[in-house]
Amino acid sequence: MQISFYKYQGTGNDFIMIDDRGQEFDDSDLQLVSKICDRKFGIGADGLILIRNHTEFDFEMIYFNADGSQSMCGNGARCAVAFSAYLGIINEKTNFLAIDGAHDAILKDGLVELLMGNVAGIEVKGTDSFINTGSPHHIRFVEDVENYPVFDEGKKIRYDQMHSPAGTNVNFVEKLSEDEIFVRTYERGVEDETLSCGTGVTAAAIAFGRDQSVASIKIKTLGGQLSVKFKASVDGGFNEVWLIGPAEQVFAGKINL
Ligand SMILES: N[C@@H](CCC[C@H](N)C(=O)O)C(=O)O
Repeated sequence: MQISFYKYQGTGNDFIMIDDRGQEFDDSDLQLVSKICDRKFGIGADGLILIRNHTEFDFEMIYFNADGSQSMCGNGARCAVAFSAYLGIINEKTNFLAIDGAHDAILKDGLVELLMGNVAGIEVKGTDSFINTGSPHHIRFVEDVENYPVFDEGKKIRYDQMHSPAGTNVNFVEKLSEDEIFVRTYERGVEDETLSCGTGVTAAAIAFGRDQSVASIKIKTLGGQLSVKFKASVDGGFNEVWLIGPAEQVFAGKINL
């Protein structure tokens, strides 16, 4: 049996997208997910996304990391919005369901603007911080992030006992100016550095702009430019958190099942 797939990338975070409104893909077959995402034995991607029908939402996004584990994916969600528009499921605006709940999104000026979930607060861990933006993120500010050993240091923190048993994604952040940061991320579930991580840059932007009541932060990643806007709430949390950036279809093909 063959099924169609599309490949999308959002600032270099790449995803295999499957229109699964017919629910033909066996979402319990995690070995299949990781085989399809394998860069040598499969198509190769940081994650796989199924687009399914939902009675109360425009669509549901089912996201898997490359190893078959599940969490919220910000760049993947932006790509899922672009793919759903390509499929004709939505136009410029949408309200869809992901693992962490409902999300609004807008397609504007060639970019996807994604409303993230509200963020409860920041947990301070020594000089680092920890923020959950739908997925867990450890944030460390460093100098010269371009030359930082992201894989080795990221892996250590990802498996550190303080984040056990779930583990965490790890973001290394350099301040470039008053409103711009450069972020590199070690991703749980990919078990490597990715070129960009949407929930990660969102967490990094919040850690960076935490003292502002309304913030608009530009983010440089190895895969391109993103921006994050948010408002601080009186209870120490953050709301109206928007992740904004490009999402592009790069490939289409068939998978042999
Ligand atoms: N690349 C993603 C994050 C995907 C989930 C993460 N790897 C986890 O397991 O927590 C993004 O763009 O947010």
